Amino acid sequence: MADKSLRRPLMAGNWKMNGNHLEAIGLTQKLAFSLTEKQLTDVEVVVLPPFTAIRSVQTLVDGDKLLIGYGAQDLSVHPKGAYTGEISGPMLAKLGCTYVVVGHSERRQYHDEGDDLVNAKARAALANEITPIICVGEGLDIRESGEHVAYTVNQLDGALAKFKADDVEKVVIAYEPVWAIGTGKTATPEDAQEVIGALRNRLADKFGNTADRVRILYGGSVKGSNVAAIMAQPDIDGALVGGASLDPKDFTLICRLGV
Ligand SMILES: O=C(CO)COP(=O)(O)O
Repeated sequence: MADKSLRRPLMAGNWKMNGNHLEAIGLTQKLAFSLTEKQLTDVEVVVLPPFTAIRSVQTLVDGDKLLIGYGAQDLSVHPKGAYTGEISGPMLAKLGCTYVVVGHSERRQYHDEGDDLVNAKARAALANEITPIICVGEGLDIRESGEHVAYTVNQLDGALAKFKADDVEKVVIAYEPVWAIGTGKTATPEDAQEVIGALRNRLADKFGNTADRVRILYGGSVKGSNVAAIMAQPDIDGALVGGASLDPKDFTLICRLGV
């Protein structure tokens, strides 16, 4: 098994559709000022506000030289043009975004996004030097059928179709079992490790040693009270945090314990 120290832990707060731009400033400030420089060096901390708050977060982070990264929750596959309501990779890059979530289960579920589109979005992110956080994860029916490992590995294959090792090195994967999102039901650390270990093995089969450098996060009801046990697993490199990332106290704790 590869040395986990090859991978810097990443704690990413997916705010989903919460917070206006003023609230976003308050939340980012509280987070940044509750963590020491060392903590923010040991663990990479990233916030993912709604599109409407990114400019405000950028101004704050740049102005105060905060050691916090930020990004978006989705992007268009197109760089520009007549796509009403869409936001492009170049627009996000211009705002200094370094991360973008693609293939979140809420987009798969409510916007019918499939693996091909997720693949195209991940490519669009990379084309703009933005790191895609590619989400995979099974629903409850698949978990109960016992097919969860095969299902998520298949989603990973779809999301990374035609990728070369050079590109894979630049992505982050997030395993988020749908049944654990916003439900308070966390996968046990062993459940999360089972799938994340299988995802890393799949990366190793396809891309060799690159798999040792790809960060794979867990997401689904992560809190300050359960993050340490999750991070103790050999293949889990961080968390994609929803609800708890809106609580600066709890998210600070998550980031502190995220080593
Ligand atoms: O979907 C998630 C992060 O992307 C997880 O959400 P919760 O942490 O609220 O379960």
